[in-house]
Amino acid sequence: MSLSSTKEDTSTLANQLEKSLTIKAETTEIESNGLSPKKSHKHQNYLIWDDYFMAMALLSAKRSKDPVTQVGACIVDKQNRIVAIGYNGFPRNCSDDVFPWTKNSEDSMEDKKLYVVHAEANAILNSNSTSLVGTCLYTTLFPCNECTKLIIQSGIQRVLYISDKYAHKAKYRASRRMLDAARITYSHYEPTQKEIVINFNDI
Ligand SMILES: O=c1ccn([C@H]2C[C@H](O)[C@@H](COP(=O)(O)O)O2)c(=O)[nH]1
Ligand SMILES: [Zn+2]
Repeated sequence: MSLSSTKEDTSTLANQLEKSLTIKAETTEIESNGLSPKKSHKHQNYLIWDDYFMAMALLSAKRSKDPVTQVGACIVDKQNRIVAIGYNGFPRNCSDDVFPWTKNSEDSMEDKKLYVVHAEANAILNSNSTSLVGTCLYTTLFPCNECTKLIIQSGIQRVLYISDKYAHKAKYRASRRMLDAARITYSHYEPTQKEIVINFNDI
């Protein structure tokens, strides 16, 4: 390089240097991961579909005001489109300040189970008449017998769940019995990562 090079020469040199650095960076990536340079540029820490949909169910559950069990459900079609989402809560216009979230109350009219709409039922109702035939349901809690009836009747084909804490109860055993008879597959979901942090400042 000559010290007396013109402005034009310098910019050409800078361009060449930049080009060679880019090539070097790409070569390093090829060597380290074996992918073609173009592919290697994608974000390495993205959510896989199943984690994404179950995370949506979990996020939806956070809307629930049930003090014992917050449940979320997310229904997804064959093209990986979310067609419905829901959580357990009271029906529209039945205020959380009026209706009880209590359980096993001495006053039988003050038990939440008389009033709460289950997450899966809410998701199915929220699907806005879209066909659910062949869809997959991601739910944070294994569905009860009443939700299972709706799942079967709406044509949902597959159920993935996280918790099965009530498996021993008759309602839930009835669910399995119906799901088996209707040949709807169900399995416990093991996420590929332990946690997903959502930071509202992360943009
Ligand atoms: O299929 C189901 C089963 C239950 N839920 C909801 C209903 C209640 O709000 C809670 C369960 O309360 P517990 O105090 O743990 O019995 O879960 C649902 O959304 N879907
Ligand atoms: Zn239910």
